[in-house]
Amino acid sequence: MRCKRLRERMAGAKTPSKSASKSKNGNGSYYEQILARLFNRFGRCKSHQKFLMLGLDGAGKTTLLRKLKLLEPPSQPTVGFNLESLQYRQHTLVIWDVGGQEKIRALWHHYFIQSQGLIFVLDSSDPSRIPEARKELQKLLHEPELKDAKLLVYANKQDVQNCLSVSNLVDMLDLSIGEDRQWHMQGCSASTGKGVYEGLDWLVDALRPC
Ligand SMILES: Nc1nc2c(ncn2[C@@H]2O[C@H](COP(=O)(O)OP(=O)(O)OP(=O)(O)O)[C@@H](O)[C@H]2O)c(=O)[nH]1
Ligand SMILES: [Mg+2]
Repeated sequence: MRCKRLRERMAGAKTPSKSASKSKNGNGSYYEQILARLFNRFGRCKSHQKFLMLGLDGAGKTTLLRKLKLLEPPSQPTVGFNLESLQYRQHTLVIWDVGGQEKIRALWHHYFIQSQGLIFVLDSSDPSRIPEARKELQKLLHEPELKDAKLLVYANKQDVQNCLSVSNLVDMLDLSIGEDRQWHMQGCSASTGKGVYEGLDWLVDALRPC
């Protein structure tokens, strides 16, 4: 199975070298070479659709991804990335979950290529970090490589009492991002699973038929 081969190749790429992780624009770093090879190979798999899952550290990205795969929540923050392939409504969704810690954000750009969708995860239970999340999201929306990517924002941790509502978050994020961009914000709880598939449904509906 293609994804199995992809996963086997990932094993060698999971830990970037120190020099690579410091280089924001490094040409031909070990890290970039491995990713470029994977993306090129992946690009030939027309039945697969690539989605990039980003967001601040602790937002719940990995918990959400693992929920979709019916796996236990993660035991630690992501250093590097996680890759999962998911069969959903006759689509094969390949989801890249990249760590959100500040140092790792400098590596996000390595993962932009050929992303049909950007899944941005917010922690709705922590109003103090919404301005930081908004800044990161706005930066992503100005990235040329992501200009055609559909945007799904998960307002995660809706199970937490007094969390921010979807309508509050839409206002706070100021999602005035160009009329061409298709976007949707979905309230969810990665812990309970509520809302998670509704978000995926929007994404799949927004995709061109493959
Ligand atoms: N109450 C609640 N807690 C959640 C939810 N989703 C995630 N968490 C918790 O939030 C913490 C961070 O979750 P992660 O999935 O590791 O967050 P992440 O976005 O992958 O973080 P990085 O890997 O550092 O980028 C964990 O303690 C999770 O149990 C949710 O929907 N509700
Ligand atoms: Mg994680």
